[in-house]
Amino acid sequence: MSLSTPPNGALKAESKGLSFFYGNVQALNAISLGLPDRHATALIGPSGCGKTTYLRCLNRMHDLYPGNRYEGELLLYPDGINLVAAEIDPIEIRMRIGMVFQRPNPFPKSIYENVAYGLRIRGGMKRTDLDHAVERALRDAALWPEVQDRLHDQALNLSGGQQQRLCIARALATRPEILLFDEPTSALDPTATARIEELVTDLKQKVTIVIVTHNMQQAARVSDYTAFMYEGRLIECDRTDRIFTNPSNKLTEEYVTGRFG
Ligand SMILES: Nc1ncnc2c1ncn2[C@@H]1O[C@H](COP(=O)(O)OP(=O)(O)OP(=O)(O)O)[C@@H](O)[C@H]1O
Repeated sequence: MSLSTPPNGALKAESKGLSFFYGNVQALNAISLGLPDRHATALIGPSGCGKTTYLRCLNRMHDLYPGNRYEGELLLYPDGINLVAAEIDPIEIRMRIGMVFQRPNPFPKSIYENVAYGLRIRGGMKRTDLDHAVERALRDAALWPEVQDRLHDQALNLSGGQQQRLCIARALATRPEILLFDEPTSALDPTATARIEELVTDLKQKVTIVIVTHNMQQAARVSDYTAFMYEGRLIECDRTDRIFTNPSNKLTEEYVTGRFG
């Protein structure tokens, strides 16, 4: 059986017939997919199949460019709001749904100011509360012990792996409900990669995770569910162990066994 919604408890978000267009180019075709609450879902598939496009729908990153268009629904639970509805404020959504990119991209500011950034935009926090929130986010991102004595140093002086954990802390500071990772380790060495994978595994106790990866082993290590996409469509989504050992669809099997892509 091919599943678009994994057979378990609560969903944190769910797309229903979600399509996406870059101007005249249709990149997603009627994707219906459930994202289980406080679990990690990996998006896999060959280059150009729409993984990043799907991820970016979730925090309305596409709104930054003119001519882009959504169709269908992308519901956030428990409220049930449609994230891609025109009346939804993308800035507020990006506080609730954080994103970590392929390359670490700290702002050219201090470590402290990077983490405090979203909280300052949101406003209304006393300095001591801000300090606590920054510390909490850095602890959650497993970076605190390395930076606690140099919070006001330039973030760009950190190593690549530390910068990526700082970006995770920046995303965590606003206490998001979902954290999106777009190939978060592709620019990192194996040691830094292992630390990020450990972190993702820890974080999913608290926050729903969606991760795009080209690395099958990584998907198998960190995710509970895996969705296989092909040419803008969802082919199947199931428990990660099933996708890698006994997928329902022939195309999925060919992809995970390395026969194409
Ligand atoms: N800004 C854009 N304008 C027009 N078409 C785009 C744009 N960005 C992506 N596309 C197209 O949309 C489709 C999906 O691209 P997307 O980047 O989501 O795929 P992907 O699965 O993430 O690929 P990769 O694994 O290479 O990152 C591709 O055909 C791509 O060429």
